Parts: sequence; C-alpha cells; structure tokens
Amino acid sequence: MIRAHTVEQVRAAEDDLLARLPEGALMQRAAAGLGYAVLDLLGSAYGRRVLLLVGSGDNGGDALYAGVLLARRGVQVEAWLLSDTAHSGGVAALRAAGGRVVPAPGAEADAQRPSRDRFDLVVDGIVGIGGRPGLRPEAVAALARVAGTPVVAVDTPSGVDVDTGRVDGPHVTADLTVTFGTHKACHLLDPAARACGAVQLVDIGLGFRGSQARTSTTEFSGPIEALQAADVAALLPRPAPDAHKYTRGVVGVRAGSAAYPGAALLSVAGAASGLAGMVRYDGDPAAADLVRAAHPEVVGPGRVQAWVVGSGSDAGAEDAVRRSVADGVPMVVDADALAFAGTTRGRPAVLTPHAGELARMLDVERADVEARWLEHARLAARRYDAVVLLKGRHSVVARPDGRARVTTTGTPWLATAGAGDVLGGLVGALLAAGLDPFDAASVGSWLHGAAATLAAQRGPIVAGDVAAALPAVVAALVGP
Ligand SMILES: NC(=O)C1=CN([C@@H]2O[C@H](COP(=O)(O)OP(=O)(O)OC[C@H]3O[C@@H](n4cnc5c(N)ncnc54)[C@H](O)[C@@H]3O)[C@@H](O)[C@H]2O)[C@@H](O)CC1
Ligand SMILES: Nc1ncnc2c1ncn2[C@@H]1O[C@H](COP(=O)(O)OP(=O)(O)O)[C@@H](O)[C@H]1O
Ligand SMILES: [K+]
Repeated sequence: MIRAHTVEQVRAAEDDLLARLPEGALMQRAAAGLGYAVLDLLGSAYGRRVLLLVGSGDNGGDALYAGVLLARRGVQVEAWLLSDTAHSGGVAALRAAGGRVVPAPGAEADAQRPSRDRFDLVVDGIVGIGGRPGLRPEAVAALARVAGTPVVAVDTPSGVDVDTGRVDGPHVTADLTVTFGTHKACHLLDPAARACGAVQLVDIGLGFRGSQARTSTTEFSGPIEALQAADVAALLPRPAPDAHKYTRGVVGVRAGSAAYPGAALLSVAGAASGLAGMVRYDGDPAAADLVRAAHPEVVGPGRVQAWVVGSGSDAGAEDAVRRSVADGVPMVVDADALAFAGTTRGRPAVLTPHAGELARMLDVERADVEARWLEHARLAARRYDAVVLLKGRHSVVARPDGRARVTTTGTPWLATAGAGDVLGGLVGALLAAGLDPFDAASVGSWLHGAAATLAAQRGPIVAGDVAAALPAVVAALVGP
C-alpha cells in the first residue's frame, strides 16, 4: 500500500532521524537516489549535459549533491542558482567536482552567462516540500529557456501544492519525480500528479509512527492511500473450498433501457467478471433479451446481495433506485441514478460519478471538481453519507470520514463510452461478494484500470474489451 504523508508528518519523521544521523547524511541519501535515477534515465554518463535548477532550500541541495555524483561520472553539469542563498555546501562540492555554477541573476551572473541553453536533461531543484504553490519569475524564465528538455523533479514538481494536489499558477511539469521517504498527496492526486510524470520513491530511512490522522490540520482530512497489486490480491474475494453460487454472492443489475440497451450489456459484463456467484438482470425486457443472448448465465429478478443501478437507466432510474433502496442491500449508484443518490442515505452505497456528474451533485462547476479532486470527492462522501468513487485519470475513492484511496492503474484509452458501466457492474460484484463499499470501490477501480491497460496492449479499446480482460488481471494477481 502506498500511503501519502503530509509535509508536517515528513518534517516530524525527518527530525526523529536527523537526531540519530551525522549531519548531511539524509541529504546524501536523497542525492544518491536522485543521482542514480538521473543516470538511469540518461542511459550513459560521459559527455551528457545536465542542468540543475537550484532554489534556496534543501531541495536545491539535493540537486547539487546529485550533480556532484553525475559530474564524477563524466556528466557535464551546470547549475543555475535561482537565489543567492543556494545551499553553500552543495555549491562548493559541485564546483570541486568540476561542475559549472552560474550565480543567481544579478551583477555576477551577467558576467558569467549560462554556457548554453541545450541540455539532455533538467533537474528541478527549485523547491520541494518547503515551497509555496506557484513559481517566481526567475524560475519561470529559466524553465522557458530549456522548454522541451526532459525534466526530473526533485521530491515534487516545483510549484504544485504538495499536500492537496492542487495546481495554482506556474509549475514544473516533469517526466520523472524522484521523491524521498514517502509519497506525498501531490504524487497521487490530479492535477498535480499529472505534473509528476513517473514517480520513483527513494528509501532514506524515514519512519512513520502512529496514526496519519494525528497531525491532520484541515477539516476534510484523513489518510490518502493507493492500493498496489499485493493489496488488491489480498482483498479479492475467492471462492471457499465448499462455496456454492449463493455463498459467493449474487449481484443484481438494474441498468439499461429501451433507449440505452448497451448500458445493460456493459453493466452486466462488468458484473459477470466471475467475482460473484451469480448475476441477475432486472430491467427493460428488450435489453433483457440482449443480455441473455450475450450472457446465457445471467438470470432474472430475485434476491441479491448487491444492486447496480443507473447506467443508461434513463427515465427508469428513480424507480430502480427506490426499489433497490427498499431491498436494504449495498448498492452501486451510477449515471442517471445519481440524481436520486440522496435517497440512499443510511444504506451502504458506492456512488460512481465522473467530474461532470459530481459537479451537478454538489452544484458546483466541473472545472472546480477537476481542480480539486480529493476535496470534492470527500465533500460528496460526507454530504451523501456514502462512498464516492470520483472517476477520472486518477480516480478518487472517498469515505464520509475523509479516508481516501487514489487509483493509479489505467490508461487514457479507458476514456471510452461505456467504460463506466463496466466499472459499476464490477464494483457491484465485489459488494455482492462481501467487500465493504470502500474496498469494493477501490479494488474495482484498480482492476478496471489494470484491465484497460492490459487490453490496450493490443491497440485501442472499447468498453467490452475492459470487461473481457478482467479475468486475466485477476489470474495474474491470485493465480488460476
Ligand atoms: N524533509 C526531509 O525528510 C528531507 C528533505 N530533503 C529535501 O529538502 C527539501 C525541503 O527543503 P526545504 O525545507 O529547505 O524547502 P525547499 O527547498 O522546498 O524550499 C525552501 C525555500 O524556498 C523558498 N520558496 C518557497 N516557495 C517558493 C517558490 N514558490 N518559489 C521560489 N522559492 C520559494 C522559501 O524561501 C523556502 O524557505 C525536500 O523537498 C527534499 O528535497 C532531503 O534532502 C532529505 C530528507
Ligand atoms: N484520461 C483518463 N485516463 C484514464 N482513465 C480515464 C481517463 N478518463 C476517464 N477514465 C476512466 O474511464 C471511465 C469512464 O467512465 P464514464 O465517464 O462513466 O464513461 P461512460 O459514462 O461512457 O461509461 C472511468 O472509469 C474513468 O476513471
Ligand atoms: K522540485
């Protein structure tokens, strides 16, 4: 499990460790991890040209000492200091290792112009966890001079809001972010996560004790996690040796309509992933004929352990929600049914809006949701007293108490019509199999993204391909 920690928590953990280590040891660990990551990306050292953008703090210090490691291996390293108080030990060490140091803008810098504007790679050591969101003009100007060059961000892409994943104003967009000790929220949550590129964690020995909530300071707070393959494997329902179809759980689908029969098929395809014992379809008769033709194992209405409601339900959504709520079993509320999500209060439920649907549910603009994914998912979870799975590039699953998980599997090819219907069915199957709404939503979202990535290896995908790839993803996790 990846757990993001706040800046405050990182500082506290760092204090514990600093007290036990010789001065500078922690920075050397970080810089070594960073330096080797840069070497990996460069593929070779001798004669390659790397630019360090160095701010006033320890983030710049990490960049400078990584530059020392690179210079010793034959990389031509140049550092542009963006402040006249850059890490002095790091500056001296880089000079001693043969690196070129260009002072901060001013009289001295005018006398010593940067050697060139062409580099193989830029290391962003402008600011890390000590940075305020946004960039100062000198940083913006320096980045503009090397636009188009691959960027490795030190700890965080400078300019993003580390603890919320928000992006207000100019920021670095990296190809790789090398972070230290633990992930931070900005590595998981969009839009900041998009600015990170790939994220590599370097272990520097930081330890985190006690509850994460301990040091939380905002009203809507709580741990932020990202499931990994092993976590999903551990949570996946598997048939007991003496299982029969009813003990494995029955999932019911109330989706699709005469106008949208395809939604019934796709919702059922997600539910019929094999993770529950049986699938029932209870919807439009014409859609039911199509469902039976495509999925002969699907049966008609009856008792279920979870309902999936709303994908393509059209005018039937309100009635489908009402009848499902009356059953008292956990439910997935998707698409057309989200307009009636208020009536599920007090029942275990997973609401699965995309950003536009969540904006309507909260009466805000879609752009607001897309600027602050976590905050809006948490707000909706609390307001609707349900688990909210806010779908997007990095989907966010939030509980009413603020705990949240971010899905990092997936591919942009998944942005295809009907993909959400498959997801709803899959989450319903996991609910029916006995997972609680938070686990069902986050495990389902992880599997859905992984299945899309697998299917997309053969080329562009449609929603049905995602459902078809689910068994192979499950097999890779838990074996046949
Ligand atoms: N905390 C830890 O556990 C470790 C931290 N290390 C490094 O230290 C970094 C944190 O260092 P610092 O606390 O010195 O903080 P930073 O280096 O992130 O920023 C320091 C200073 O930058 C200036 N600043 C703030 N916002 C700015 C902006 N938007 N534009 C330009 N300048 C701005 C401020 O004067 C601030 O004090 C981490 O991100 C990491 O790279 C590592 O060396 C090792 C371990
Ligand atoms: N850019 C993206 N990268 C990865 N996954 C995406 C992206 N955009 C959307 N998705 C995923 O694709 C699915 C789309 O679902 P949804 O918006 O409900 O579409 P539909 O209503 O057509 O089924 C969601 O699971 C969402 O997380
Ligand atoms: K940085």
